[in-house]
Amino acid sequence: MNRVSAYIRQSLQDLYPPQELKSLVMMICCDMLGMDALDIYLGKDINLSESKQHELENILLRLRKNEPIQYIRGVASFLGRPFQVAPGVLIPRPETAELVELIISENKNRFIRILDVGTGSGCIAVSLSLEGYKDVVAWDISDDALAIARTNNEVLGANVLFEKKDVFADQSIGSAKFDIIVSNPPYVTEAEREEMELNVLDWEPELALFVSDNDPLCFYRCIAILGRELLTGEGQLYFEINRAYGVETVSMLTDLGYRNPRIIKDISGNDRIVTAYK
Ligand SMILES: C[S@@+](CC[C@H](N)C(=O)[O-])C[C@H]1O[C@@H](n2cnc3c(N)ncnc32)[C@H](O)[C@@H]1O
Repeated sequence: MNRVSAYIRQSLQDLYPPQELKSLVMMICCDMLGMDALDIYLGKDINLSESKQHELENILLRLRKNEPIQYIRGVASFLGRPFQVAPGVLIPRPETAELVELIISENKNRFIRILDVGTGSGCIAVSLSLEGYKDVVAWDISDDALAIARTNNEVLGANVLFEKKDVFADQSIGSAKFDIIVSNPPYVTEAEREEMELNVLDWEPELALFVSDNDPLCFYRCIAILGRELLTGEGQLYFEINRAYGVETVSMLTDLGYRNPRIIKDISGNDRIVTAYK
């Protein structure tokens, strides 16, 4: 076995399960230290320069403090594209990629207007813009998130208009109409806090994650009420949801007058997306 990869394994094996450890080793060696994947598979021995050794020690130290590898690298892959991330912005998740893929598969007309509420890194809005949707607007309350989303927009060559808005407070919503409103809002209840992994809890922004136990649907209800004003006649909502609240979300949308609500499961079989027509 290659000495560097063996050293990484040994340093982290008490903290990470074997499969995750395997991908961490490859990511650190190849993407971060610039080693050749084939050399590692072949067990070829490689001596790291002093500066690379220093870099490796720093990476291992941060991983041992549960910092997500995406923050250490500064990059997370989303639908095959590298999105910049940093503490202050949620790391895009595979479930959210499923939401974007659903929107693309169901909406062939690229001239529709789309609003992304709670854009975070911009992963949803930027991906849709890069898929050819001409008119994409994205809101977030967080300056940190908006700064990163704007950088991703520029670096990846997308064309999203970002606006700082608090979805609950901002009355200057304007008269713009949208054919789709998409949102992956905060949806983890305080009661679920205890079940969360430390690398999420200690590092990812609370503002992006949590919602009160008393009203776990507050973001969805607020966006759906706004949608009555902002959506065009046949406009559609696309929500990523907490898997525990599919039925409640559908019932709330029905009460607000939305038509044909659907719950769509994610790749793990959990209720994950709700969509409905105005
Ligand atoms: C779960 S994260 C989703 C980020 C990104 N869309 C994604 O899917 O990775 C929720 C986002 O909503 C934003 N947010 C929280 N409260 C908000 C509010 N009142 N108004 C607007 N955005 C808000 C957070 O800053 C965060 O970026």
